[in-house]
Amino acid sequence: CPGSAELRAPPDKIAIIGAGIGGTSAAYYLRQKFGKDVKIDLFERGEVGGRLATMTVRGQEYEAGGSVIHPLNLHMKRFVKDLGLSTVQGFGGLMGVYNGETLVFEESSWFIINMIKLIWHYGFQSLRMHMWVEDILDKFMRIYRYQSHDYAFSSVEKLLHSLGGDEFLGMLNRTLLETLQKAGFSEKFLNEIVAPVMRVNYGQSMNINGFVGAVSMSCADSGLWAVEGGNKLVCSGLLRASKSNLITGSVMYIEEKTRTKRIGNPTKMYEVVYQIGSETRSDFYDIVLVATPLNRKMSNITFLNFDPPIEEFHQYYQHIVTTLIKGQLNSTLFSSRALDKFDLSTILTTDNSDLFINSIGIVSSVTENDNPQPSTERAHVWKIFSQEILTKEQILKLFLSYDYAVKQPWLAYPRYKPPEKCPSIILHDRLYYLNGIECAASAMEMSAIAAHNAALLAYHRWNGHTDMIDQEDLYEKLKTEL
Ligand SMILES: Cc1cc2nc3c(=O)[nH]c(=O)nc-3n(C[C@H](O)[C@H](O)[C@H](O)COP(=O)(O)OP(=O)(O)OC[C@H]3O[C@@H](n4cnc5c(N)ncnc54)[C@H](O)[C@@H]3O)c2cc1C
Ligand SMILES: CC(C)=CCC/C(C)=C/CC/C(C)=C/CSC[C@H](N)C(=O)O
Repeated sequence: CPGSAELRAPPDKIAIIGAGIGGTSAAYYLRQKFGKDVKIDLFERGEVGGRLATMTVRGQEYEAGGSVIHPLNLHMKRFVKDLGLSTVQGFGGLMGVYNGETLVFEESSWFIINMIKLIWHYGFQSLRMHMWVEDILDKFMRIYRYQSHDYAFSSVEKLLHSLGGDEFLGMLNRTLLETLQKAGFSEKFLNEIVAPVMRVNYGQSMNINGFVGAVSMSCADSGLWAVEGGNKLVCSGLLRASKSNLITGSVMYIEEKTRTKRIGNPTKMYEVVYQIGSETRSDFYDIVLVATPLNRKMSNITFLNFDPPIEEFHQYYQHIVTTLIKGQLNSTLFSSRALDKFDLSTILTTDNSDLFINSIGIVSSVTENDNPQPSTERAHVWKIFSQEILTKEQILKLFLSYDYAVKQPWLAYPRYKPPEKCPSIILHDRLYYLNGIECAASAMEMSAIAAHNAALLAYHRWNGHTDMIDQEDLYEKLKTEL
Protein backbone atom coordinates (compact mmCIF):
# COMPACT_ATOMS: atom_id res chain seq x y z
CA CYS A 1 0.00 0.00 0.00
CA PRO A 2 1.84 3.16 -1.16
CA GLY A 3 2.58 5.86 1.38
CA SER A 4 1.64 3.75 4.41
CA ALA A 5 5.21 3.32 5.67
CA GLU A 6 5.99 4.20 9.29
CA LEU A 7 5.76 7.87 10.22
CA ARG A 8 8.50 9.93 11.77
CA ALA A 9 7.56 12.35 14.57
CA PRO A 10 6.05 15.45 12.94
CA PRO A 11 8.13 18.63 12.63
CA ASP A 12 7.90 21.15 15.49
CA LYS A 13 7.58 24.31 13.41
CA ILE A 14 6.76 25.23 9.83
CA ALA A 15 7.02 28.72 8.29
CA ILE A 16 5.00 29.89 5.28
CA ILE A 17 5.90 33.18 3.63
CA GLY A 18 2.95 34.96 2.04
CA ALA A 19 -0.72 34.86 3.06
CA GLY A 20 -2.30 34.96 -0.40
CA ILE A 21 -4.37 32.04 -1.64
CA GLY A 22 -1.16 29.99 -2.10
CA GLY A 23 0.17 30.48 1.44
CA THR A 24 -3.17 30.14 3.24
CA SER A 25 -4.18 27.00 1.34
CA ALA A 26 -0.71 25.55 2.06
CA ALA A 27 -1.36 26.17 5.78
CA TYR A 28 -4.69 24.37 5.45
CA TYR A 29 -3.21 21.30 3.72
CA LEU A 30 -0.12 21.17 5.96
CA ARG A 31 -2.38 21.10 9.00
CA GLN A 32 -4.37 18.23 7.44
CA LYS A 33 -1.21 16.21 6.78
CA PHE A 34 0.99 16.94 9.83
CA GLY A 35 -1.76 17.16 12.45
CA LYS A 36 -2.61 19.48 15.30
CA ASP A 37 0.71 19.61 17.17
CA VAL A 38 2.80 21.35 14.51
CA LYS A 39 3.21 25.10 14.99
CA ILE A 40 2.58 26.89 11.69
CA ASP A 41 3.69 30.53 11.36
CA LEU A 42 2.37 32.44 8.35
CA PHE A 43 4.33 35.61 7.47
CA GLU A 44 2.56 38.42 5.63
CA ARG A 45 3.94 41.89 5.06
CA GLY A 46 0.76 43.35 3.53
CA GLU A 47 -2.84 42.23 3.63
CA VAL A 48 -4.07 38.65 4.00
CA GLY A 49 -5.27 37.76 0.49
CA GLY A 50 -2.35 39.23 -1.48
CA ARG A 51 -3.51 39.50 -5.09
CA LEU A 52 -7.05 38.70 -3.91
CA ALA A 53 -8.05 42.14 -2.76
CA THR A 54 -10.97 44.50 -2.89
CA MET A 55 -11.16 48.26 -3.41
CA THR A 56 -13.67 50.10 -1.27
CA VAL A 57 -15.34 53.05 -2.95
CA ARG A 58 -18.17 55.01 -1.33
CA GLY A 59 -18.88 52.16 1.05
CA GLN A 60 -19.01 49.47 -1.66
CA GLU A 61 -16.32 46.84 -2.18
CA TYR A 62 -15.23 45.67 -5.64
CA GLU A 63 -12.75 42.97 -6.63
CA ALA A 64 -9.52 44.69 -7.71
CA GLY A 65 -7.34 41.62 -8.28
CA GLY A 66 -8.34 37.96 -8.80
CA SER A 67 -12.06 38.11 -9.45
CA VAL A 68 -13.55 35.17 -11.31
CA ILE A 69 -13.37 31.45 -10.56
CA HIS A 70 -14.05 28.68 -13.07
CA PRO A 71 -16.87 26.21 -12.21
CA LEU A 72 -14.36 23.33 -12.43
CA ASN A 73 -11.85 24.90 -10.01
CA LEU A 74 -12.46 22.20 -7.40
CA HIS A 75 -10.05 23.40 -4.68
CA MET A 76 -11.66 26.85 -4.60
CA LYS A 77 -15.09 25.23 -4.62
CA ARG A 78 -14.13 22.97 -1.72
CA PHE A 79 -12.69 25.85 0.35
CA VAL A 80 -15.88 27.86 -0.03
CA LYS A 81 -17.96 24.87 1.08
CA ASP A 82 -15.71 23.93 4.02
CA LEU A 83 -15.51 27.53 5.22
CA GLY A 84 -19.28 28.06 4.96
CA LEU A 85 -18.92 30.97 2.51
CA SER A 86 -21.48 31.93 -0.15
CA THR A 87 -20.96 32.51 -3.84
CA VAL A 88 -22.12 35.12 -6.33
CA GLN A 89 -22.66 34.48 -10.01
CA GLY A 90 -23.58 36.48 -13.03
CA PHE A 91 -20.58 37.71 -14.96
CA GLY A 92 -22.86 37.73 -17.96
CA GLY A 93 -23.94 40.76 -19.91
CA LEU A 94 -23.14 41.35 -23.53
CA MET A 95 -19.60 41.55 -24.83
CA GLY A 96 -18.19 43.44 -27.79
CA VAL A 97 -14.73 43.65 -29.35
CA TYR A 98 -13.29 47.05 -30.34
CA ASN A 99 -10.34 47.44 -32.72
CA GLY A 100 -9.67 51.13 -32.17
CA GLU A 101 -12.07 52.19 -34.92
CA THR A 102 -15.16 50.06 -34.67
CA LEU A 103 -16.77 47.08 -32.93
CA VAL A 104 -15.62 44.07 -34.93
CA PHE A 105 -17.88 41.71 -32.99
CA GLU A 106 -20.92 42.20 -30.75
CA GLU A 107 -22.83 39.58 -28.79
CA SER A 108 -26.57 39.40 -28.99
CA SER A 109 -28.88 38.64 -26.04
CA TRP A 110 -30.62 36.00 -28.16
CA PHE A 111 -28.75 32.70 -28.03
CA ILE A 112 -29.71 31.69 -31.54
CA ILE A 113 -28.79 35.07 -33.03
CA ASN A 114 -25.48 34.88 -31.24
CA MET A 115 -24.77 31.46 -32.76
CA ILE A 116 -25.68 32.71 -36.23
CA LYS A 117 -23.42 35.77 -35.75
CA LEU A 118 -20.49 33.63 -34.60
CA ILE A 119 -20.89 31.23 -37.53
CA TRP A 120 -21.32 34.14 -39.97
CA HIS A 121 -18.12 35.80 -38.77
CA TYR A 122 -15.92 32.82 -37.92
CA GLY A 123 -17.49 29.62 -39.27
CA PHE A 124 -17.29 26.85 -36.66
CA GLN A 125 -14.09 28.19 -35.08
CA SER A 126 -15.73 29.14 -31.80
CA LEU A 127 -17.19 25.64 -31.39
CA ARG A 128 -13.77 24.15 -32.19
CA MET A 129 -12.18 26.45 -29.63
CA HIS A 130 -14.69 25.29 -27.03
CA MET A 131 -13.76 21.67 -27.79
CA TRP A 132 -10.02 22.46 -27.67
CA VAL A 133 -10.37 24.02 -24.20
CA GLU A 134 -12.63 21.21 -22.99
CA ASP A 135 -10.09 18.58 -23.99
CA ILE A 136 -7.32 20.38 -22.07
CA LEU A 137 -9.57 20.92 -19.04
CA ASP A 138 -10.48 17.24 -19.07
CA LYS A 139 -6.83 16.27 -18.71
CA PHE A 140 -6.13 19.10 -16.25
CA MET A 141 -8.87 17.72 -13.95
CA ARG A 142 -6.77 14.58 -13.34
CA ILE A 143 -4.80 16.56 -10.75
CA TYR A 144 -7.73 16.33 -8.31
CA ARG A 145 -7.69 12.55 -8.45
CA TYR A 146 -3.93 12.39 -7.96
CA GLN A 147 -4.02 14.80 -5.04
CA SER A 148 -6.95 13.07 -3.38
CA HIS A 149 -4.79 9.91 -3.42
CA ASP A 150 -1.95 11.98 -1.86
CA TYR A 151 0.45 11.86 -4.82
CA ALA A 152 2.95 14.72 -5.16
CA PHE A 153 5.33 16.04 -7.83
CA SER A 154 8.80 17.50 -7.40
CA SER A 155 8.61 19.89 -10.37
CA VAL A 156 5.97 21.83 -12.29
CA GLU A 157 7.01 20.04 -15.47
CA LYS A 158 6.51 16.59 -13.88
CA LEU A 159 3.12 17.67 -12.56
CA LEU A 160 2.00 18.90 -15.98
CA HIS A 161 3.41 15.83 -17.71
CA SER A 162 1.40 13.56 -15.41
CA LEU A 163 -1.76 15.38 -16.53
CA GLY A 164 -1.31 15.86 -20.24
CA GLY A 165 1.94 14.14 -21.20
CA ASP A 166 4.16 15.66 -23.89
CA GLU A 167 1.20 17.68 -25.23
CA PHE A 168 1.09 19.81 -22.03
CA LEU A 169 4.88 20.27 -21.98
CA GLY A 170 4.76 21.23 -25.65
CA MET A 171 2.18 23.90 -24.85
CA LEU A 172 4.60 25.45 -22.33
CA ASN A 173 7.27 25.68 -24.97
CA ARG A 174 5.24 27.19 -27.79
CA THR A 175 3.29 30.42 -28.09
CA LEU A 176 -0.48 30.28 -28.08
CA LEU A 177 -0.38 31.78 -31.55
CA GLU A 178 1.82 28.95 -32.87
CA THR A 179 -0.30 26.33 -31.11
CA LEU A 180 -3.59 27.63 -32.49
CA GLN A 181 -2.26 28.33 -35.99
CA LYS A 182 -1.01 24.75 -36.07
CA ALA A 183 -4.46 23.60 -34.96
CA GLY A 184 -5.92 25.44 -37.97
CA PHE A 185 -7.63 28.45 -36.38
CA SER A 186 -8.11 31.38 -38.74
CA GLU A 187 -6.26 34.70 -38.49
CA LYS A 188 -9.58 36.57 -38.16
CA PHE A 189 -10.78 34.43 -35.24
CA LEU A 190 -7.39 34.68 -33.51
CA ASN A 191 -7.19 38.47 -33.88
CA GLU A 192 -10.82 39.29 -33.10
CA ILE A 193 -11.64 36.77 -30.37
CA VAL A 194 -8.57 35.04 -28.92
CA ALA A 195 -6.22 38.06 -28.69
CA PRO A 196 -8.87 40.20 -26.89
CA VAL A 197 -9.43 37.42 -24.32
CA MET A 198 -5.66 37.28 -23.66
CA ARG A 199 -5.58 41.06 -23.24
CA VAL A 200 -8.41 41.18 -20.69
CA ASN A 201 -7.11 38.22 -18.68
CA TYR A 202 -3.32 38.46 -18.84
CA GLY A 203 -2.69 41.89 -20.37
CA GLN A 204 -0.52 40.22 -23.01
CA SER A 205 -0.62 39.12 -26.63
CA MET A 206 -1.01 35.66 -28.18
CA ASN A 207 2.76 35.23 -27.67
CA ILE A 208 2.08 33.86 -24.19
CA ASN A 209 2.51 30.10 -23.77
CA GLY A 210 -0.21 27.78 -25.05
CA PHE A 211 -1.07 26.41 -21.60
CA VAL A 212 -1.86 29.77 -20.02
CA GLY A 213 -3.67 30.59 -23.25
CA ALA A 214 -5.98 27.62 -22.73
CA VAL A 215 -6.56 28.58 -19.07
CA SER A 216 -7.41 32.08 -20.24
CA MET A 217 -9.80 30.81 -22.94
CA SER A 218 -11.60 28.73 -20.28
CA CYS A 219 -12.86 32.05 -18.87
CA ALA A 220 -15.22 32.14 -21.85
CA ASP A 221 -17.12 29.18 -20.30
CA SER A 222 -20.40 29.83 -18.55
CA GLY A 223 -20.81 29.51 -14.79
CA LEU A 224 -17.92 31.69 -13.60
CA TRP A 225 -18.38 32.61 -9.96
CA ALA A 226 -16.89 34.58 -7.07
CA VAL A 227 -17.10 34.61 -3.28
CA GLU A 228 -19.76 36.78 -1.74
CA GLY A 229 -18.05 39.48 0.29
CA GLY A 230 -14.81 39.12 -1.68
CA ASN A 231 -12.55 36.26 -2.79
CA LYS A 232 -10.03 37.24 -0.13
CA LEU A 233 -12.44 35.81 2.49
CA VAL A 234 -11.20 32.37 1.42
CA CYS A 235 -7.69 33.35 2.56
CA SER A 236 -8.75 34.66 5.97
CA GLY A 237 -11.01 31.61 6.37
CA LEU A 238 -8.21 29.16 5.56
CA LEU A 239 -5.88 30.98 7.93
CA ARG A 240 -8.41 30.56 10.75
CA ALA A 241 -9.29 26.96 9.87
CA SER A 242 -5.63 25.95 9.76
CA LYS A 243 -5.05 27.39 13.23
CA SER A 244 -1.89 29.06 11.99
CA ASN A 245 -0.21 31.98 13.66
CA LEU A 246 -0.18 35.14 11.49
CA ILE A 247 3.00 37.22 11.81
CA THR A 248 2.55 40.62 10.23
CA GLY A 249 6.11 41.20 9.12
CA SER A 250 8.37 41.22 6.09
CA VAL A 251 10.75 38.29 5.65
CA MET A 252 14.23 39.46 4.65
CA TYR A 253 16.54 36.41 4.89
CA ILE A 254 16.40 32.66 5.15
CA GLU A 255 19.54 30.85 6.29
CA GLU A 256 20.28 27.22 7.04
CA LYS A 257 21.84 26.72 10.49
CA THR A 258 22.60 23.83 12.80
CA ARG A 259 20.62 23.92 16.04
CA THR A 260 20.45 21.69 19.09
CA LYS A 261 16.85 21.27 20.19
CA ARG A 262 15.94 20.57 23.83
CA ILE A 263 16.21 16.85 23.18
CA GLY A 264 18.14 15.02 20.52
CA ASN A 265 21.16 15.63 18.31
CA PRO A 266 22.06 18.86 16.52
CA THR A 267 19.75 19.29 13.52
CA LYS A 268 19.71 21.48 10.45
CA MET A 269 17.02 24.15 10.63
CA TYR A 270 16.08 27.28 8.71
CA GLU A 271 16.41 30.65 10.38
CA VAL A 272 13.81 33.10 9.06
CA VAL A 273 14.79 36.72 9.68
CA TYR A 274 11.97 39.24 9.43
CA GLN A 275 11.15 42.83 10.12
CA ILE A 276 8.18 44.19 12.04
CA GLY A 277 8.26 47.96 11.77
CA SER A 278 11.86 48.91 12.51
CA GLU A 279 12.48 45.83 14.65
CA THR A 280 14.33 42.79 13.26
CA ARG A 281 13.44 39.38 14.67
CA SER A 282 14.18 35.78 13.79
CA ASP A 283 12.94 32.27 14.44
CA PHE A 284 13.93 28.69 13.52
CA TYR A 285 11.87 26.25 11.47
CA ASP A 286 12.09 22.61 10.37
CA ILE A 287 10.28 23.29 7.07
CA VAL A 288 9.78 26.54 5.11
CA LEU A 289 7.34 27.17 2.23
CA VAL A 290 7.76 30.29 0.11
CA ALA A 291 4.32 31.32 -1.24
CA THR A 292 5.14 34.56 -3.03
CA PRO A 293 6.82 35.23 -6.37
CA LEU A 294 10.57 35.28 -5.75
CA ASN A 295 11.99 38.34 -7.39
CA ARG A 296 13.45 41.52 -6.05
CA LYS A 297 10.46 43.73 -6.88
CA MET A 298 7.83 41.45 -5.35
CA SER A 299 9.28 39.81 -2.24
CA ASN A 300 12.99 40.61 -1.93
CA ILE A 301 13.94 37.52 0.09
CA THR A 302 17.64 36.62 0.27
CA PHE A 303 18.86 33.05 0.78
CA LEU A 304 22.02 33.18 2.84
CA ASN A 305 24.85 30.66 3.04
CA PHE A 306 23.18 27.79 1.19
CA ASP A 307 25.50 25.21 -0.25
CA PRO A 308 24.96 24.82 -3.15
CA PRO A 309 23.58 28.37 -3.46
CA ILE A 310 19.90 28.83 -4.28
CA GLU A 311 19.32 30.00 -7.83
CA GLU A 312 18.41 33.63 -8.50
CA PHE A 313 14.89 34.24 -9.78
CA HIS A 314 14.35 36.84 -12.47
CA GLN A 315 10.78 36.29 -13.67
CA TYR A 316 9.33 39.60 -14.84
CA TYR A 317 5.77 40.31 -13.79
CA GLN A 318 3.36 42.19 -16.03
CA HIS A 319 2.41 45.67 -14.85
CA ILE A 320 -1.38 46.10 -14.97
CA VAL A 321 -3.61 48.85 -13.61
CA THR A 322 -7.16 48.22 -12.43
CA THR A 323 -9.23 51.44 -12.49
CA LEU A 324 -12.78 51.72 -11.18
CA ILE A 325 -14.78 54.56 -12.63
CA LYS A 326 -18.35 55.44 -11.84
CA GLY A 327 -19.70 57.36 -14.77
CA GLN A 328 -21.61 57.57 -18.03
CA LEU A 329 -19.75 55.77 -20.78
CA ASN A 330 -19.02 57.66 -23.96
CA SER A 331 -20.58 54.93 -26.08
CA THR A 332 -19.95 56.89 -29.29
CA LEU A 333 -16.24 56.19 -28.89
CA PHE A 334 -16.99 52.54 -29.65
CA SER A 335 -20.00 52.70 -31.96
CA SER A 336 -22.34 55.18 -33.58
CA ARG A 337 -25.04 54.37 -31.01
CA ALA A 338 -25.87 56.71 -28.16
CA LEU A 339 -25.86 55.33 -24.61
CA ASP A 340 -29.60 54.57 -24.52
CA LYS A 341 -29.15 52.18 -27.47
CA PHE A 342 -25.84 50.75 -26.28
CA ASP A 343 -26.33 47.42 -24.53
CA LEU A 344 -22.78 46.10 -24.11
CA SER A 345 -21.48 45.63 -20.58
CA THR A 346 -17.98 44.44 -21.50
CA ILE A 347 -15.75 45.75 -24.27
CA LEU A 348 -12.60 43.83 -25.09
CA THR A 349 -9.93 45.21 -27.42
CA THR A 350 -7.81 43.78 -30.20
CA ASP A 351 -4.01 43.92 -30.13
CA ASN A 352 -3.61 47.49 -31.33
CA SER A 353 -0.77 49.58 -29.94
CA ASP A 354 -2.84 52.78 -30.26
CA LEU A 355 -5.35 51.56 -27.69
CA PHE A 356 -4.77 52.76 -24.15
CA ILE A 357 -7.08 50.20 -22.48
CA ASN A 358 -7.09 46.39 -22.50
CA SER A 359 -10.75 46.12 -21.55
CA ILE A 360 -13.63 47.90 -19.88
CA GLY A 361 -16.61 46.28 -18.21
CA ILE A 362 -19.42 46.99 -15.77
CA VAL A 363 -18.78 45.49 -12.32
CA SER A 364 -20.99 44.71 -9.40
CA SER A 365 -19.94 45.08 -5.79
CA VAL A 366 -18.84 41.87 -4.03
CA THR A 367 -22.24 41.62 -2.36
CA GLU A 368 -24.41 42.12 -5.46
CA ASN A 369 -25.69 38.93 -7.00
CA ASP A 370 -26.92 40.30 -10.27
CA ASN A 371 -26.19 40.60 -13.94
CA PRO A 372 -25.05 44.13 -14.68
CA GLN A 373 -26.96 45.88 -17.44
CA PRO A 374 -26.17 49.33 -18.72
CA SER A 375 -28.88 51.92 -18.23
CA THR A 376 -29.18 55.59 -18.95
CA GLU A 377 -30.73 56.54 -15.61
CA ARG A 378 -27.78 55.79 -13.40
CA ALA A 379 -24.10 55.71 -14.04
CA HIS A 380 -22.46 52.30 -13.62
CA VAL A 381 -19.22 51.33 -12.02
CA TRP A 382 -16.81 50.27 -14.78
CA LYS A 383 -13.61 48.29 -14.29
CA ILE A 384 -10.84 49.11 -16.73
CA PHE A 385 -7.63 47.15 -17.22
CA SER A 386 -4.76 49.11 -18.77
CA GLN A 387 -0.99 48.82 -19.09
CA GLU A 388 -0.44 52.30 -17.66
CA ILE A 389 -2.23 54.60 -15.22
CA LEU A 390 -4.99 56.39 -17.16
CA THR A 391 -4.59 60.12 -17.63
CA LYS A 392 -7.48 62.54 -17.05
CA GLU A 393 -7.68 63.12 -20.84
CA GLN A 394 -8.00 59.40 -21.45
CA ILE A 395 -10.74 59.07 -18.81
CA LEU A 396 -12.59 61.99 -20.41
CA LYS A 397 -12.41 60.25 -23.77
CA LEU A 398 -14.03 57.15 -22.27
CA PHE A 399 -16.69 58.89 -20.16
CA LEU A 400 -19.18 61.70 -20.80
CA SER A 401 -19.07 62.42 -17.09
CA TYR A 402 -17.84 60.60 -14.01
CA ASP A 403 -18.17 60.70 -10.23
CA TYR A 404 -14.89 59.09 -9.27
CA ALA A 405 -11.91 57.18 -10.62
CA VAL A 406 -9.78 55.03 -8.31
CA LYS A 407 -6.82 52.95 -9.36
CA GLN A 408 -4.84 49.95 -8.17
CA PRO A 409 -1.59 49.09 -9.94
CA TRP A 410 -0.35 45.49 -9.84
CA LEU A 411 2.62 43.40 -10.74
CA ALA A 412 -0.06 40.98 -11.77
CA TYR A 413 1.18 37.76 -13.38
CA PRO A 414 4.33 36.55 -15.14
CA ARG A 415 5.26 38.09 -18.46
CA TYR A 416 4.97 34.90 -20.47
CA LYS A 417 7.70 34.17 -22.98
CA PRO A 418 7.82 30.55 -24.15
CA PRO A 419 9.73 28.29 -23.98
CA GLU A 420 9.08 28.50 -20.22
CA LYS A 421 11.56 27.03 -17.78
CA CYS A 422 9.66 26.72 -14.52
CA PRO A 423 11.51 27.42 -11.26
CA SER A 424 12.17 24.46 -8.91
CA ILE A 425 9.63 23.51 -6.26
CA ILE A 426 12.34 22.03 -4.00
CA LEU A 427 14.77 24.87 -3.36
CA HIS A 428 16.67 22.98 -0.66
CA ASP A 429 16.21 19.91 1.55
CA ARG A 430 13.07 21.18 3.37
CA LEU A 431 12.59 24.51 1.63
CA TYR A 432 9.79 24.66 -0.96
CA TYR A 433 8.63 27.23 -3.52
CA LEU A 434 5.01 27.40 -4.65
CA ASN A 435 4.83 30.25 -7.16
CA GLY A 436 6.92 28.55 -9.84
CA ILE A 437 3.57 27.15 -11.02
CA GLU A 438 2.67 30.64 -12.29
CA CYS A 439 5.11 30.09 -15.17
CA ALA A 440 2.53 27.62 -16.53
CA ALA A 441 -0.50 29.80 -15.67
CA SER A 442 -1.34 32.26 -12.92
CA ALA A 443 -4.79 31.81 -11.38
CA MET A 444 -6.18 31.28 -7.88
CA GLU A 445 -6.75 27.59 -8.53
CA MET A 446 -3.18 27.14 -9.80
CA SER A 447 -1.85 28.54 -6.50
CA ALA A 448 -4.16 26.20 -4.56
CA ILE A 449 -2.96 23.22 -6.60
CA ALA A 450 0.68 24.23 -6.00
CA ALA A 451 -0.08 24.57 -2.27
CA HIS A 452 -1.65 21.13 -2.01
CA ASN A 453 1.25 19.65 -3.96
CA ALA A 454 3.88 21.36 -1.77
CA ALA A 455 2.15 20.22 1.43
CA LEU A 456 2.06 16.61 0.17
CA LEU A 457 5.65 16.82 -1.05
CA ALA A 458 6.88 18.23 2.28
CA TYR A 459 4.99 15.50 4.15
CA HIS A 460 6.24 12.60 2.02
CA ARG A 461 9.84 13.85 2.01
CA TRP A 462 9.71 14.32 5.80
CA ASN A 463 8.54 10.73 6.19
CA GLY A 464 10.69 9.24 3.44
CA HIS A 465 7.69 8.15 1.35
CA THR A 466 9.48 8.32 -1.99
CA ASP A 467 6.86 6.08 -3.59
CA MET A 468 4.33 8.93 -3.35
CA ILE A 469 6.46 11.35 -5.37
CA ASP A 470 6.78 11.61 -9.18
CA GLN A 471 4.95 8.36 -9.89
CA GLU A 472 4.63 7.78 -13.59
CA ASP A 473 1.50 6.53 -15.37
CA LEU A 474 -0.69 7.59 -12.44
CA TYR A 475 -3.70 7.98 -14.71
CA GLU A 476 -3.49 4.31 -15.71
CA LYS A 477 -2.68 3.19 -12.14
CA LEU A 478 -5.64 5.01 -10.60
CA LYS A 479 -8.08 4.13 -13.38
CA THR A 480 -8.79 0.78 -11.77
CA GLU A 481 -9.20 2.20 -8.23
CA LEU A 482 -12.74 2.83 -7.05
C1 LIG B 1 -5.63 42.26 -11.63
C2 LIG B 1 -5.61 40.78 -11.46
C3 LIG B 1 -6.70 40.03 -11.90
C4 LIG B 1 -6.70 38.65 -11.74
N1 LIG B 1 -7.83 37.95 -12.06
C5 LIG B 1 -7.91 36.64 -11.76
C6 LIG B 1 -9.13 35.97 -11.90
O1 LIG B 1 -10.13 36.55 -12.29
N2 LIG B 1 -9.17 34.64 -11.59
C7 LIG B 1 -8.07 33.97 -11.12
O2 LIG B 1 -8.17 32.77 -10.84
N3 LIG B 1 -6.90 34.61 -10.95
C8 LIG B 1 -6.79 35.92 -11.23
N4 LIG B 1 -5.63 36.60 -11.03
C9 LIG B 1 -4.45 35.84 -10.58
C10 LIG B 1 -4.54 35.51 -9.08
O3 LIG B 1 -4.97 36.63 -8.37
C11 LIG B 1 -3.17 35.06 -8.58
O4 LIG B 1 -2.71 34.00 -9.40
C12 LIG B 1 -3.24 34.53 -7.16
O5 LIG B 1 -4.00 35.39 -6.34
C13 LIG B 1 -1.83 34.40 -6.62
O6 LIG B 1 -1.89 34.03 -5.26
P1 LIG B 1 -0.57 33.72 -4.43
O7 LIG B 1 -0.99 33.43 -3.05
O8 LIG B 1 0.20 32.68 -5.13
O9 LIG B 1 0.30 35.05 -4.50
P2 LIG B 1 -0.02 36.46 -3.83
O10 LIG B 1 -1.48 36.68 -3.77
O11 LIG B 1 0.81 37.45 -4.54
O12 LIG B 1 0.48 36.28 -2.32
C14 LIG B 1 1.81 36.49 -1.91
C15 LIG B 1 1.79 37.22 -0.58
O13 LIG B 1 3.11 37.25 -0.07
C16 LIG B 1 3.32 38.49 0.57
N5 LIG B 1 4.77 38.74 0.62
C17 LIG B 1 5.60 38.99 -0.43
N6 LIG B 1 6.86 39.11 0.00
C18 LIG B 1 6.84 38.94 1.34
C19 LIG B 1 7.86 38.97 2.34
N7 LIG B 1 9.14 39.20 2.05
N8 LIG B 1 7.49 38.76 3.64
C20 LIG B 1 6.18 38.53 3.95
N9 LIG B 1 5.20 38.50 3.03
C21 LIG B 1 5.52 38.69 1.74
C22 LIG B 1 2.58 39.48 -0.31
O14 LIG B 1 2.28 40.66 0.41
C23 LIG B 1 1.35 38.68 -0.70
O15 LIG B 1 0.27 38.91 0.17
C24 LIG B 1 -5.58 37.98 -11.16
C25 LIG B 1 -4.49 38.73 -10.72
C26 LIG B 1 -4.51 40.11 -10.86
C27 LIG B 1 -3.34 40.90 -10.31
C1 LIG C 1 -6.96 26.93 -13.70
C2 LIG C 1 -8.13 26.78 -14.56
C3 LIG C 1 -8.37 25.48 -15.20
C4 LIG C 1 -9.02 27.75 -14.80
C5 LIG C 1 -8.94 29.11 -14.25
C6 LIG C 1 -9.58 30.05 -15.22
C7 LIG C 1 -9.48 31.45 -14.70
C8 LIG C 1 -10.57 31.92 -13.85
C9 LIG C 1 -8.40 32.18 -15.03
C10 LIG C 1 -8.20 33.57 -14.57
C11 LIG C 1 -7.50 34.34 -15.60
C12 LIG C 1 -7.23 35.74 -15.14
C13 LIG C 1 -5.87 36.07 -14.63
C14 LIG C 1 -8.17 36.67 -15.31
C15 LIG C 1 -7.94 38.10 -15.01
S1 LIG C 1 -9.22 39.21 -15.46
C16 LIG C 1 -10.66 38.46 -14.86
C17 LIG C 1 -11.91 39.18 -15.16
N1 LIG C 1 -12.16 39.24 -16.55
C18 LIG C 1 -12.01 40.53 -14.55
O1 LIG C 1 -12.66 41.35 -15.18
O2 LIG C 1 -11.51 40.80 -13.47
